[in-house]
Amino acid sequence: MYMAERIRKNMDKIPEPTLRRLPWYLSNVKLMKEKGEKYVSSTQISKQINIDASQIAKDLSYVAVTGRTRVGYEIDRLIQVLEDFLGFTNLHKAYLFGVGSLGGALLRDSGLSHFGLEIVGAFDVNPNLVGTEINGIPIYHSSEFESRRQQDGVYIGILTVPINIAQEITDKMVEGGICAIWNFTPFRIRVPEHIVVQNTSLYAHLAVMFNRLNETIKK
Ligand SMILES: NC(=O)c1ccc[n+]([C@@H]2O[C@H](COP(=O)([O-])OP(=O)(O)OC[C@H]3O[C@@H](n4cnc5c(N)ncnc54)[C@H](O)[C@@H]3O)[C@@H](O)[C@H]2O)c1
Repeated sequence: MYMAERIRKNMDKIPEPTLRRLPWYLSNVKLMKEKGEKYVSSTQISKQINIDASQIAKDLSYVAVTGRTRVGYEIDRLIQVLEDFLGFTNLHKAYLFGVGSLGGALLRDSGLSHFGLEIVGAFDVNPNLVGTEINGIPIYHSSEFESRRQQDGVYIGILTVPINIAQEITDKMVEGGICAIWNFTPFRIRVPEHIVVQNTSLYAHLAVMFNRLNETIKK
């Protein structure tokens, strides 16, 4: 079986919690490399991020790397395999819809490209924004989306428009050929089955933090 085929096969089965933990391992392993380490064990990673070592070994077995007894994983190889597997080594082009306070902040975030996401264009209707650029990313009028998408070959859309037009813009994206939507609006957008949707909320994490904080203060 070819490598790509094997990875795709594993990818079908890989549990979502594992996928969410892998970038975390990657960041920590990179940190250890910076400190001059050549090898890292699941026990060492476990100490850094407080996840069970056996869980880490299990998660890493999905990316087809196995550690050697006692020495652990070779750091350079682990980083390379994780980056390839997570798709962080090739940049995935994306468009952003709605250059407001959140959309603008995402355009300014240069960290996204380290995780394989390259925003190549943004769309808005505000005449003060259309025709300008942020962080070198051009802002176009929303009506230009369909014609631009074909020539740019973009399949990912980031949704940061006001909630009341979230579904309308989603429909427009899907009709125009977008296949994956990173939805920051609190609206549960409806899409055809083959479209990938990831809902992200900073506020959900805040609720967890406040709740845990209250428990700590009470003790
Ligand atoms: N997930 C999170 O953690 C999180 C955090 C902040 C905001 N949000 C959500 O993100 C969205 C944007 O919030 P904000 O504070 O940046 O709002 P905002 O009002 O600052 O920005 C919205 C932008 O959308 C633009 N817009 C309006 N109609 C449009 C159209 N047809 N096509 C393209 N762009 C259009 C507006 O001109 C504006 O620039 C909201 O739905 C908000 O609830 C989510």
